[in-house]
Amino acid sequence: MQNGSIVCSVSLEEVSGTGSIIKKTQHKNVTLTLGRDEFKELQLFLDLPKKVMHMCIREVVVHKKFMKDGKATIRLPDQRLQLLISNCPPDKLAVFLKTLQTKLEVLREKGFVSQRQRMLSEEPRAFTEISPLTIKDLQLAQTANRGRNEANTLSTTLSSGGVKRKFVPSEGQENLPAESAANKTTISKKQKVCNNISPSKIIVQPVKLNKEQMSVLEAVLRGRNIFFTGSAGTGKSFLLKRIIGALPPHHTYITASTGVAACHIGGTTLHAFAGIGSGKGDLTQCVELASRQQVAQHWRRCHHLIIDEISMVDGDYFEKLEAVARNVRKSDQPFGGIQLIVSGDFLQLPPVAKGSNKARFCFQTSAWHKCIQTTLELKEVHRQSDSHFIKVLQSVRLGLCPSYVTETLMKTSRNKVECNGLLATQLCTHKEDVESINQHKLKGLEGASRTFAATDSEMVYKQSLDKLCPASSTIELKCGAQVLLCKNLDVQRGLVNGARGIVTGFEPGVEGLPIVKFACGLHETIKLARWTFRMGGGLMVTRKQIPLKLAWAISIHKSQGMTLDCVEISLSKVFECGQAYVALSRAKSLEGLRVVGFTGDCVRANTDVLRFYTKLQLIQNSVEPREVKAKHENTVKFW
Ligand SMILES: Nc1ncnc2c1ncn2[C@@H]1O[C@H](COP(=O)(O)OP(=O)(O)OP(=O)(O)O)[C@@H](O)[C@H]1O
Ligand SMILES: [Mg+2]
Repeated sequence: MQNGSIVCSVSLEEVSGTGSIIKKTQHKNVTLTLGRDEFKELQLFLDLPKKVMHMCIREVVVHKKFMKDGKATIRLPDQRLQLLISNCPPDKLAVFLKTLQTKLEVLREKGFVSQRQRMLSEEPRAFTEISPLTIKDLQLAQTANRGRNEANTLSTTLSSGGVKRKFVPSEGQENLPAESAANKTTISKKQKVCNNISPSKIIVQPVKLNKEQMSVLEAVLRGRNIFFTGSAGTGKSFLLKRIIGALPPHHTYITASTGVAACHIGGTTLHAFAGIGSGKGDLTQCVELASRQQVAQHWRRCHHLIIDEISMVDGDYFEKLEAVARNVRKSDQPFGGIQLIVSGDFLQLPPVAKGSNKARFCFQTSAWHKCIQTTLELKEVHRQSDSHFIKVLQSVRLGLCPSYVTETLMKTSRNKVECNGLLATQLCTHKEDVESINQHKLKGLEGASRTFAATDSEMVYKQSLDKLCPASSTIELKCGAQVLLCKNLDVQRGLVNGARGIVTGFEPGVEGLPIVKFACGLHETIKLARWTFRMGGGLMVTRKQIPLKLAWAISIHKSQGMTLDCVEISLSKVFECGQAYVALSRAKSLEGLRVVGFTGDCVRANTDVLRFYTKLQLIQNSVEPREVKAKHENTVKFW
């Protein structure tokens, strides 16, 4: 499938001159192709079961507010048609629409063939799929647009009929790969109408998957049930976001073991998706719960299930889910035929223990070995760039504490970690410590406080929202409070999830929104943000709240998955394998890290996990070429 084609659902609407809908037909799983006719003009080709439609494109209005959800509308006013696209992989949709808009802009600049020329032509009808978008196309569209703005200015003063511009193409014609067009370019929200496209506003972001990550993406697109692992900061969650963009939204469910981790990838918890409560009931009870109409509907619709931070998923629960999936979907295939895309690092935090019993890891279940066909490992660390620090972290991950690890980490206790006047975030092993540090620091500040209460769309889901949503139901703030942004507000400007700042004041008026000075230098009024979650029954539930959290301290469990600029860690009360590693690996650099209470005892790795990972390593060492069939027909691949 090229950049000029998408597979999606289309609702085709014929509209009257006044805009009302005359006829509407729905088509699932159809191919929409962008191409050129015999005159090199743009055509949309819709391959329907009973007929094929060719739509000439000269005028187009594109609505892409919900592109992230795989939805967009293409209006063809001159043909009184509109196509409501849904269930399209968001990245593919982005490339498709961008190609359409840019190619049309270029064509408009060259000029269309007249109706007379068309009628007199003896060319046979033709349709060829559009060539990929090139840098040259983007430049042409940019120049055309700039020229049009100039022409508009001229025509108002000189009343000239039209101004023809010359374009001098740059050297070479570089193809933009699908991936880059989809993910490297973002277009200003206001660019909805093709006529108004302004490529000068296109921001090129250098976010490219590396070779390891590409291999994972390819395996996913080949339909493999995959587990990909790798140490902290190797870009597992980053890659998941790209995988999500490449899969059809209707059939893809995004989950993680915890609410915070789920929020990083725009999903929900695995528990909320599964709808079987804690999963402690017997199989019959769990199947009954999952067979409730709305829950079962999701189980049946799910073709691809994404699970991040798998290390914290209880093995018994995973095994139960596998059986439930087969039952509800009435399929004997592993996990009822759902493609599993599982990510995480078992050397980070384990599942929460049940009383005195240690919980099993997922890989210790038969369901795991039945389902997972491919295991891949990401090795390149992106979060840290200092090779010595990376080496220290790798040792801690494996539960090793040679003298250079102790020396390096002990030395950080002398660091005065502060960024732009902000104190370091304190990572604590225990929730109670977090709460008491934050409240103590807040009380210590002078001046009146303001409390912001969340508005939940369904009050009965308050408890679930408290677990899922990074913003709490109430937050008390004061001038001088140290806070952390818990939502991406403007990635380009650095207002990202995890960005830290200090409250410097409140807007006047009833709402009294907080004003925050961020470590990156920005000074912003923080408006209410909205989070929407899909509950087990399929109900969409929303919380509106100020996207801030007190950030003098956070728990290590909540920090799993985060990247932090400056962090202070107290390791004297470590109680879990992987806990010290999770905490330490949040830091981007040794300079931004201060460790107190460090002893060799803090460094602990689970022996079962080590054995599991060692088995994979042994395979790596003994096998050439680098892909092998392992036990249970699983493919294990290393780089
Ligand atoms: N290919 C890449 N190029 C550049 N930066 C990348 C790439 N992949 C990931 N990153 C960056 O590396 C950082 C860590 O990525 P991410 O949080 O996805 O790691 P992770 O493996 O999920 O870590 P953890 O195990 O702690 O959850 C992020 O800032 C991310 O943007
Ligand atoms: Mg992650």
